[in-house]
Amino acid sequence: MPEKIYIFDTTLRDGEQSAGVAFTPGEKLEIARQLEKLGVDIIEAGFPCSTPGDLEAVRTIAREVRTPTICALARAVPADIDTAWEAVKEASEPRIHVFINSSDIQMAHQLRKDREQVLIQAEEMVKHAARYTSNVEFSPMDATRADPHFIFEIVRRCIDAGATTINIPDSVGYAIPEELGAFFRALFENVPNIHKARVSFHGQNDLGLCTANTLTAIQNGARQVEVTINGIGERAGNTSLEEVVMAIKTRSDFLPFYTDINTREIYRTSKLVERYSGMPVQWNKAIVGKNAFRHGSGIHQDGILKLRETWEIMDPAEIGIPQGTQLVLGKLSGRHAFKEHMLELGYELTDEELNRVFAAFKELADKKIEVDDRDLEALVNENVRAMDTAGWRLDLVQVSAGDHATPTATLRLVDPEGNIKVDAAVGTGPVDAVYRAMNRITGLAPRLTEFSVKSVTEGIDAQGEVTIRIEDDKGRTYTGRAADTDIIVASARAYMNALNRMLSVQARNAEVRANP
Ligand SMILES: CC(=O)SCCNC(=O)CCNC(=O)[C@H](O)C(C)(C)COP(=O)(O)OP(=O)(O)OC[C@H]1O[C@@H](n2cnc3c(N)ncnc32)[C@H](O)[C@@H]1OP(=O)(O)O
Ligand SMILES: CC(C)C(=O)C(=O)O
Repeated sequence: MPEKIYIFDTTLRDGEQSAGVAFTPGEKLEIARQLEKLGVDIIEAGFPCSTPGDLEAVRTIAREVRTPTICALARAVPADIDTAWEAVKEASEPRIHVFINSSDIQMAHQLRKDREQVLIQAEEMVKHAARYTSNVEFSPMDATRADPHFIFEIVRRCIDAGATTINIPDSVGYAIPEELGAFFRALFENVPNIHKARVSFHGQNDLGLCTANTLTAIQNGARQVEVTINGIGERAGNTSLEEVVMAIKTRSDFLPFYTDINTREIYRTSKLVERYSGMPVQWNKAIVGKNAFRHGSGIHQDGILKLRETWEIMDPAEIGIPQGTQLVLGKLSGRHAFKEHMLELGYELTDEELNRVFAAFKELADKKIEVDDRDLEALVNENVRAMDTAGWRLDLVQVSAGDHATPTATLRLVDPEGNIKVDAAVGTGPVDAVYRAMNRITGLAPRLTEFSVKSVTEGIDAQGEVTIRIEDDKGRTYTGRAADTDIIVASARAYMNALNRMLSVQARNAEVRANP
C-alpha cells in the first residue's frame, strides 16, 4: 500500500524569509486560504515573535483557515514559545515548532553554548511547548553539518520531552542525496524512541539539490516534507512543493507514496505567490515555469502533435495550467507544427502555398526569436495574397463613461464598399460598449476570448497596447492589436483589426474551397 507523505508548507514563514519579500497580513491570509484549497496538511504561518503584525497575521490564519494544522515557529526560549502559542491556540489543530542550533559551528559561534547546555535547553523548551499542546515539532538546526551522534541524542531527548514531529533541517543546503539517505537510515537505527514521532525533512537549495534530497529523505523514512510554493525561501530558497508533489505523483511506479495535494490547484497557487512575493518564477522552473510545457523545436513539436506523451511526462491540465501544452514557433520549428499553427489561425493553405510561406517563415525566424501571429499573417499576405485589403475602417470613436454614467459608445465605420455607418451601444464598461456598437454596425458577433492591455512606453503619456483574441463559430481564433495613448481608441482599433482578419480569412478559405 502506498504511504502518505504529509505536506508541511512554509511559504508564509521560510518563504517570507526570502530577502526582499514581506507579505501583508491580508496577503498571508489569502495565500493560506489557497494553500488550504491546494490540500496541504500543515501551514507554517509565520514566526509570531518577529513582529506584532506577524503575530496578528498568524492568529487570523489560525482562526479562519480550519482544515490544515496551523503551525508557528519559535526559538528555544520561553517568550517565543508563549507568543507562538498565543498565535495558534485558536486553530482547529495548532502546532508549535521549536528549533535550536545543533552543529558545533553554530552552537559555538552563534549560540555561544556547549553541547550539554544545548541539550538541556532543547529538552526544557520542548517540555515548555508540550504544556500547551501535544502537537510539538522539534528541529535541530543545521543537522546535516552536526555530529550525527549529537543529533541522535538531542532527538531522543526531545521525543521523551514531548516532540511528536522530528524535523531534520539541511539548513545551509549542504547535504548530498546519498549521504542524506545514510543519515536518515542511521537516525532510525540509533534513536530507540524514533517510532513515537513523525520524521520530517527540511531542505534548502544552496547547491540546487533540495528536491533530490527531499525524495531521498522520503525513501529513507521521512513522512513529512517541508516545502514552499515556487521554492521561495532564505538565500537560494527551499524545496518547492510542486516539484516534490509532482515527482511523487508522476513516478508512483517507483515511489510507493502519495500526497493529499489537489495538483490542479498548483498553478493558481504558484501565480498567487509569484504576485504577492514579487519574485518572478524563472521560465525554465520545473512544473510552473512559463516554458515548462512550451515546446520550441521541430522534432519535439512533431512528436507532441502525434502523441503528447512522446515529449511530456506530465499533463499540464493536472497542474491546472490553463494554456496547456504550447508549441512555440521559432527558428527551430518544423513543418508539422507550422502547418498546425496556420490552421489554428484559420489559414487552409495548399501544399504549394504552405511551402512558400514556410520558407519565408524560416528566413524571418533567423532574425526574430519568436514569430508571432501578426508576423505570420504578414507572411501570408506577402507570399500568398493580400488578405486585408477590403476591410472595415474605423473613422470615429466617442465614449461617455464614469461612476455616474451608463457607459455608451458611438462609432462611425466605413464599410468595405466605402459607405459610412454610424451606431451607438451601451455596455458594462466603455470597451464593452465599443465592441457592442461595432457588432451592431458590422452584423458580426464573435466571442471575445482574450483582452489585455500593456504599457509600451513609460510615463503619463504612455501608449497602451491592446491585444485581443476573438473566436468565430468554427472555434478559430483571430488576434488584433493596436496601440494608442487612449486605451479606448486602442481597444476599438484592435477589435476592428481582429474582425477584418476574421472576414478576410473566411473569404479566402471559401475561395480555396470553391477552387481547390
Ligand atoms: C534556519 C531558519 O530559518 S531560523 C528562522 C530565521 N527567521 C528569522 O530570524 C526571522 C525572524 N527573526 C526576527 O525577527 C528576529 O531575529 C528575532 C525577533 C527572532 C530576534 O531578534 P533579536 O532579539 O533582536 O536577536 P537577533 O536576531 O539579532 O539575534 C538572534 C538571537 O537569538 C539567538 N538564537 C538564534 N536561534 C536561536 C534558537 N533557535 N533558540 C534560542 N536562541 C536562538 C541568537 O544566539 C541571538 O542571541 P543573542 O542575542 O543572545 O546573541
Ligand atoms: C527552522 C528550521 C526548520 C529552518 O528553517 C532551517 O533550519 O532551515
